[in-house]
Amino acid sequence: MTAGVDPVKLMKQEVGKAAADRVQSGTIVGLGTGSTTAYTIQFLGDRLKSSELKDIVGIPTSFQAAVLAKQYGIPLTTLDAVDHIDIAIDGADEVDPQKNLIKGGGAAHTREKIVDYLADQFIVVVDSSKIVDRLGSSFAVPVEVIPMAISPVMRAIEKLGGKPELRMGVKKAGPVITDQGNMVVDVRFDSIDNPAELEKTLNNIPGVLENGIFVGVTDLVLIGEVQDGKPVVKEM
Ligand SMILES: O=C[C@H](O)[C@H](O)[C@H](O)COP(=O)(O)O
Repeated sequence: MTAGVDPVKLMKQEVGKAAADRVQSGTIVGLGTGSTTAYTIQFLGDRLKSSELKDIVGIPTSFQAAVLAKQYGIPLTTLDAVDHIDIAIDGADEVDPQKNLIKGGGAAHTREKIVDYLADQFIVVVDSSKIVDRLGSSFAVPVEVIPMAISPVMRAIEKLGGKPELRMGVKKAGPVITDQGNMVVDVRFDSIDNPAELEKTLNNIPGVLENGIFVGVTDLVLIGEVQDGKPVVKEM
């Protein structure tokens, strides 16, 4: 491995590129959010620039994805203008053996869920640190909440046995505000035995817009690993 280069960065680059290489000309592509899909967007831009890839159009899952797509020359469209998405590529904060996910580390899970669920093929790109035996082992479940409902939603979550914490901004006083103008509550659970049920239960609390549990939607996970000092990509 190149001396001094962060191995996690190398894994993210490798897996981001592997996903970009799977995109075909003439397709509508869901563009995920986060540091791993940032590489996918960059490599898609490189492929367009070299004319190896033609006529793709992107649907961004966040303001960040839209900014990156513009920076790397990927034309964008909206869900009002298309009737399907061919492929979506997105990151994740945790992936379990059934390919269920926790997402929303970047507070983008609501738009991501809309786009990723609509795609004919949904590919998840992660480095190997994101693979867990059980969801919730290392990451709290992000829940997007309409601001006026923060207090009752946090009380309702406590009644479910969760430990909610309002996500605070970095380099910004006060809470994180999502692309929709809402807030995020990160919820720790001692154990998530049934992710599908928890996803529904959380979304049923009045004031909750969407939570970051994704169940039964992932087609393929590309995992970046370091082997013998070199980054490799495995499939799950
Ligand atoms: O809200 C953010 C998203 O769900 C990201 O896809 C997720 O947090 C993974 O991001 P990263 O690739 O930066 O670890």
